[in-house]
Amino acid sequence: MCEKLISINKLSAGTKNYQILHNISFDINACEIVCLLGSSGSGKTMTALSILNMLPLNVTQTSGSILYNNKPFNENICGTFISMIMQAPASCFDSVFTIGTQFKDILISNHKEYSINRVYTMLEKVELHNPQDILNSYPFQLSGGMLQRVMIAIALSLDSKVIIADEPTSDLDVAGQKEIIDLILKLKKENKSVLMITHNLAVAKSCADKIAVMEHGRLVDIFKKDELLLENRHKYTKELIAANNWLYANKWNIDLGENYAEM
Ligand SMILES: Nc1ncnc2c1ncn2[C@@H]1O[C@H](COP(=O)(O)OP(=O)(O)OP(=O)(O)O)[C@@H](O)[C@H]1O
Repeated sequence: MCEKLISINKLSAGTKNYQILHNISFDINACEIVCLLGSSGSGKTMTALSILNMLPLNVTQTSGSILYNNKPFNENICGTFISMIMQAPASCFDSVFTIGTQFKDILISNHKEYSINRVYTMLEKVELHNPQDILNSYPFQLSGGMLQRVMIAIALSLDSKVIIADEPTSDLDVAGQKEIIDLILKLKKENKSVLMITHNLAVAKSCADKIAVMEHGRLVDIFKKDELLLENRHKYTKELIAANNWLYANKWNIDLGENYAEM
């Protein structure tokens, strides 16, 4: 039986006026890549922010629980147990400090050992083979893909067990997407678990062990990757599959609309 690192149980959250998340339950096990898949606004980021205990001020958890190694949240969870790779890494770095300064500050503020050799090793692990130049650069001097890799190197240096990656491929071209997917797979080999948020079924298919599908704030389907094409998939999952492969639109009788039919 796999070790449960994070267990989300009947989580609901919302503002004073409306509910955003409804009764979400799923687990993240050791050395597992879970992809949270769904369209824009379906609640993927809110789920991740709930796990990080970082919901916006106007949003609160209204019911349910989240356990980390069977324990409730405490102040040491973020950084040491979980770290996050953001969708737009440029906005996470301060443009007036070098990458090296910020890398060091993050390690020290999370009470992690800092040594330049270890930082070099982590940068090498994410295929940044000129670590000295990277550390001397300012964020605006690096591409989006390079900044994503620096964030992954920071997450590795923090030695967190779980890494949450919020759409890490969405701002990248196809080659950049593949590089980040390869790195996510490498994280699993380093005994990390990953919660990867994406709206891209192909990305989920290429790296997930388990896919959880969200629609309108609800988790409507959850399954192992090799169960993707089973007949008992939820209607919304089938629509996502059909939109990627019209053969399944025919098989499941899903109307993809006039524009798609013309292709
Ligand atoms: N600060 C906020 N206050 C109130 N509602 C919010 C807030 N932030 C997001 N929402 C709403 O919560 C819902 C879920 O948003 P969320 O960002 O989790 O979606 P998502 O699936 O991550 O979308 P995307 O793929 O576009 O990032 C949306 O309807 C959104 O409008």
